Amino acid sequence: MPTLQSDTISASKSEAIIGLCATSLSEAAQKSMQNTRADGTEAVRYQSGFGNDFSSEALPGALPVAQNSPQKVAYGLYAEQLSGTAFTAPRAHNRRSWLYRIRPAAMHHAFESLAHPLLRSGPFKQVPASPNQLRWDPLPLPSSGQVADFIDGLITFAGNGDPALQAGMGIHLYIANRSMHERFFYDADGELLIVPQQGRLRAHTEFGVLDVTPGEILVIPRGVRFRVVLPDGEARGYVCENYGAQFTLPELGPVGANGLANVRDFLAPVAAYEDREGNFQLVAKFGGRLWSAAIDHSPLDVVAWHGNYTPYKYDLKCFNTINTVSFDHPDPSIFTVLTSPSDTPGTANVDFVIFPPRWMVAENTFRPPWFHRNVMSEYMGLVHGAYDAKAEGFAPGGGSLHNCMSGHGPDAATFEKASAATLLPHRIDNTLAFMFESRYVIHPTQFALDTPLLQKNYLACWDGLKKNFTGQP
Ligand SMILES: O=C(O)Cc1cc(O)ccc1O
Ligand SMILES: [Fe+2]
Repeated sequence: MPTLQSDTISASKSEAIIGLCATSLSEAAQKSMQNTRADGTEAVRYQSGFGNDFSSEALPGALPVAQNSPQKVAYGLYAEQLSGTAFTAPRAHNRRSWLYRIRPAAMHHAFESLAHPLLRSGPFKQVPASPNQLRWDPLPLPSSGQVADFIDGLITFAGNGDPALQAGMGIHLYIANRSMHERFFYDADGELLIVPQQGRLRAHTEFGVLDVTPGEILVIPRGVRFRVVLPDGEARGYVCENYGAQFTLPELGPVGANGLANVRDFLAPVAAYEDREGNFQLVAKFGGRLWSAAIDHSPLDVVAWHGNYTPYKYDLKCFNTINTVSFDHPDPSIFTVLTSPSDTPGTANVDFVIFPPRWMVAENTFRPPWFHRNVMSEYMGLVHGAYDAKAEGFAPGGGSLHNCMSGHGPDAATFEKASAATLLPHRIDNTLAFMFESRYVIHPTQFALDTPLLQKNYLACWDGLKKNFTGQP
């Protein structure tokens, strides 16, 4: 008999109160938390773990016992498998879930092409990839008069690879001011790693509901249907549309059995279904473009499910940051939260890396990120605060791109300051930057190169670096 929701926890109230990740609370503290938030709304419950074989039912007895596909499913539900990996993928990588739903996913009208000029997809051939270091100011939120939901509000800045080959990624930003009530979306081209920067998101998915706040991330697997509600009325953030292998946790090697993003801090939803009928729209991203189909019911009608292919969220405050306690600035791979591996071991299709608050204690060391060139290509974003390599110009909601082998590093002001600093233990606080780092060259889109948000003078941030060479040791 599968365990039903016995491991659910209520995770939303404590975060704000104690400034720690909610899942690090003791069991007693979790139990004492009420299920109601200050604003009176019901707190969303979750199941904890990464890639577990979860199970959940919104109605008692909806989940078949000891089999997947009984002749008749309880409550008159339909059984449907959702495969996230090939049937034959090795056990350790195999991901699939069984959904018990009011109507099968096949029930909708025919898809027709849906225009979305700013949403681009691989292969990215609009403009040549550039070796120039690029940086963008944040997208302004939609002005009054403009209305955009999470899908309308997606704007592609860059990407690589090709969804048809299941390699590479699209890098999008979103600006939205309208909740999706009658519109549903799924992405057949990739998994969506959503990094909210401003405004909360409430994702209603086939698997249940997830609330996400800036500082947390949300991952929606390829194919999972969902809609996004905006509790704050507007929202902005970043999306990595991962065309490649699903994100997984990086190996820990000599770090040991614990550390970085710990398994138990990932939260999957519990089953919650919508039994709604109306003139709705199902939008799909498939083959690099959007498609739209009329649907007369909510496709979020899954009453029970089990499996290891689920949406999840993760509070980046839970990240157990590991760094030097002696000297030198380690490679930023120590900050990898999730990795989408490619077929070459250790060489990611895309890594999701964060630069969280942390203590800096390195002795006799230039502490900020060093100057460097990298065979991997780096897109960076900033959720809040300031990034320790850039004194100015890299704003929350903005982005930067340093492509394969393009030189970059601390700006002149940062270099001067860090070279002269007294090396006392120092906490880098109130900051959260991140990087999508990929083995494939990242192509900006035409929009990204034409927008006035592109900083014309980014290169000047290194102009002030003096020639200090004296010829003397
Ligand atoms: O700012 C960057 O470019 C990202 C980065 C951070 C770091 O600590 C070391 C290397 C690196 O690429
Ligand atoms: Fe870098």
